[in-house]
Amino acid sequence: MSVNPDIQVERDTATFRSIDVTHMLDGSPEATNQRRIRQKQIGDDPQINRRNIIFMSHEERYEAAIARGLRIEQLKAEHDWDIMDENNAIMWCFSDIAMFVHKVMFIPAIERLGNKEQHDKWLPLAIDHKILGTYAQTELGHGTFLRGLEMEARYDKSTEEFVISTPKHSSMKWWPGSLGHSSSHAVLLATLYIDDQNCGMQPFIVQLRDLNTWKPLPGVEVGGIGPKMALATTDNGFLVLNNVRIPRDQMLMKYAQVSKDGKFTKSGAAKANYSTMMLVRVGIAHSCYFSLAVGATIVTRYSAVRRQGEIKPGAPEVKILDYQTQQLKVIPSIATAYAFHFCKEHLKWYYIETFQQIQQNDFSGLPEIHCVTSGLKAYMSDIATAQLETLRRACGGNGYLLSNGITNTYIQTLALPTVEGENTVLYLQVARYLMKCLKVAATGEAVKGSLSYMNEKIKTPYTSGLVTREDYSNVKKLLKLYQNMTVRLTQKAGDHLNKLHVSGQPKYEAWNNTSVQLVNAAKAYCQTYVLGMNIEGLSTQAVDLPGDALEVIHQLCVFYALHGITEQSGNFLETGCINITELHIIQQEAQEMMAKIRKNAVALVDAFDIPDNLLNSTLGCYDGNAYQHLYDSAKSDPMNQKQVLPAFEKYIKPMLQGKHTSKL
Ligand SMILES: CCCCCCCC/C=C\CCCCCCCCCCCCC/C=C/C(=O)SCCNC(=O)CCNC(=O)[C@H](O)C(C)(C)COP(=O)(O)OP(=O)(O)OC[C@H]1O[C@@H](n2cnc3c(N)ncnc32)[C@H](O)[C@@H]1OP(=O)(O)O
Ligand SMILES: Cc1cc2nc3c(=O)[nH]c(=O)nc-3n(C[C@H](O)[C@H](O)[C@H](O)COP(=O)(O)OP(=O)(O)OC[C@H]3O[C@@H](n4cnc5c(N)ncnc54)[C@H](O)[C@@H]3O)c2cc1C
Repeated sequence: MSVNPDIQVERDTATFRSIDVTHMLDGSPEATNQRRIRQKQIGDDPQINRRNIIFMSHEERYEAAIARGLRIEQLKAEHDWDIMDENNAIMWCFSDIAMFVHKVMFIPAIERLGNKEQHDKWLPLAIDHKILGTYAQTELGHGTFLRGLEMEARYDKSTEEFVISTPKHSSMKWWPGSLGHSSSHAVLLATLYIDDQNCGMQPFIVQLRDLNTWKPLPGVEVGGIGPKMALATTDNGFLVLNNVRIPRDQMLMKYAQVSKDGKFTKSGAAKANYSTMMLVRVGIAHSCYFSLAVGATIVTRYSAVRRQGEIKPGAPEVKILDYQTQQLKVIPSIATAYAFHFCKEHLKWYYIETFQQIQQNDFSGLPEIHCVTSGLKAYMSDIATAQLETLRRACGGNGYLLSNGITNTYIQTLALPTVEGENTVLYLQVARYLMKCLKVAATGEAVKGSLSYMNEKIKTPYTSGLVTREDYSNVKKLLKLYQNMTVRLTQKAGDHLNKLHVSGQPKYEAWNNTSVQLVNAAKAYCQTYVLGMNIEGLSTQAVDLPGDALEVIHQLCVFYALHGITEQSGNFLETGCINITELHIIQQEAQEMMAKIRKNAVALVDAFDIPDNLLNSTLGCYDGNAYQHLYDSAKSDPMNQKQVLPAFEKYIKPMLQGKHTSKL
């Protein structure tokens, strides 16, 4: 099929070469080649390809997802994939892989929480798929408040075993992925009791099913929790354990130990047992980038080939991308996807570095990385889901079809603000850290790390620094506005907290009564962080780009900063970081920048280089022939394979013959 001329002209008139930017996103031309090879291995594979997924039943999808997981294992072995190849494969399949919790949580939990002997015993079994596991933490009664977990593991000194039980309905496990039907084992988080003394939440390896018959073991009641909005193939489950006994060495003992005679000891940081969640929060940041890049690609291409209505009366119908209001739906998502790219790359290396320190028992970096990973998981998933919904609606009626590729992406991404810590709860973790740093800065000590800008900003009076028109496209000056705003919102929240406390409210009550301001400050911190990483990316990852490409990536960053101010203008004005005149100029500048970026919109999404067989979209194919693909997809619907459906004889015909009032 030839390329739609409407999309071709976009490519021909772009001011830079997409491939240069693709190389930047991948890290190098060699990395682009390598990724393309991997994506081809996945996309061309009939067992992995998700082409017909929208026409499958729940059970068919589940089975296909198991087969997909298995096939990925074979490809990994055949082509010698490393851990990032495997992670990426999971991401490119939109987690439509049953057993992905085995990879992204069960194995990492054993790695992080087990000691050497436990690694030697369990990891080979898990890695070779001799056992399949889940991460069972959340209960019906508690998901957020982990100190409230009710499933009990009581140590029995006489047999050197833990006895695990579910005292009431609220203490059953509820939600763990792959628990329903696909796990033989669980890393199960339960509250440990030794002689009735509560020793806190600890991880245990518990076998749930017989490996030959797959039937639940005695004392184990397990099943699925029912259909969900999406992620149909991740069979989330419930679990009730009735006095199930496991040997003492099945408590994962890296950070806490129980001796044979029931002595409890702890090592490492207080919240070390929470470390698996941190890794997945980093994975979620990656996933947010990818989902947004997919959404932006589909909707930008569709907007460049769909013509409807006129701008100039009587002139030919225009591409919908030429409407300024459509640009406002599309261009921010392109700019955000690029900002998220820089941010997730930074986060990956930051995590790897800090994780190495933690492995050497240096926990000094833990508070900051907990703040950053919690905050970015929350912020990036909030923004990704909001923008995906805007993008979906920007496709008009066809935005409601499953074949468009964006609807599925959107509803799968909708899980991310909830999983691995509900977003509000995570913002409040960030706020705890902000308050601590504020205290440090107030005493005159230097705040280190991502909030070091607090040192300067807390002392100096606020001026926007926007004097000339050029200042409005100076990303460093714009970043300073964000930093000012963050510090001011943090101070305001801190002042409110103190005021309530001084007026007699206990600290915990004052905290709850300030939590709206605290969350607002936390979001500002996250937004500032993302912008900071985008700017850093310009001078590191983007620095080798040819001039024309660098200019466009720079424009995107300026637009991202300006648009963010227009979206959050209340915060910037309220804190006095800009005045109303400056806001008007910022709005104007943002619109002008948006118009410039529009010219390169298609080339910018082409640079994401997402192949059609992973994009899986009728609207967003590279060739721009959206109408043909929509028609082909409709025709392939199994319901369209028969001209008359059985429902006609059964119900419609009797109704037409006036027989519908008697029994059908
Ligand atoms: C080599 C590898 C390279 C890796 C690179 C990675 C790159 C990845 C690349 C690609 C990846 C693609 C892969 C695909 C990814 C696909 C993503 C899709 C994911 C879908 C996943 C679905 C599966 C979902 C699973 C789950 O949801 S599991 C359950 C998750 N549950 C939660 O998150 C619970 C949330 N609750 C909490 O975390 C806590 O309860 C709390 C809210 C933090 C409060 O805890 P509590 O004990 O009550 O705390 P307090 O006593 O109040 O103390 C707070 C105190 O503790 C500190 N703290 C808290 N947490 C941590 C932590 N994690 N680490 C360190 N410190 C922590 C906190 O700072 C406080 O400190 P202070 O007292 O000093 O203030
Ligand atoms: C698709 C999916 C997959 C999942 N997979 C797994 C898995 O593999 N393993 C697993 O263990 N779990 C899993 N979960 C569970 C998930 O981790 C929890 O649902 C999540 O952590 C939120 O906890 P919750 O359900 O208790 O929400 P709640 O805490 O009940 O949240 C409800 C509301 O209460 C508010 N709230 C709660 N506490 C506070 C507070 N302290 N301050 C202010 N507001 C608060 C929240 O902001 C929210 O608005 C999964 C969930 C989903 C949806």
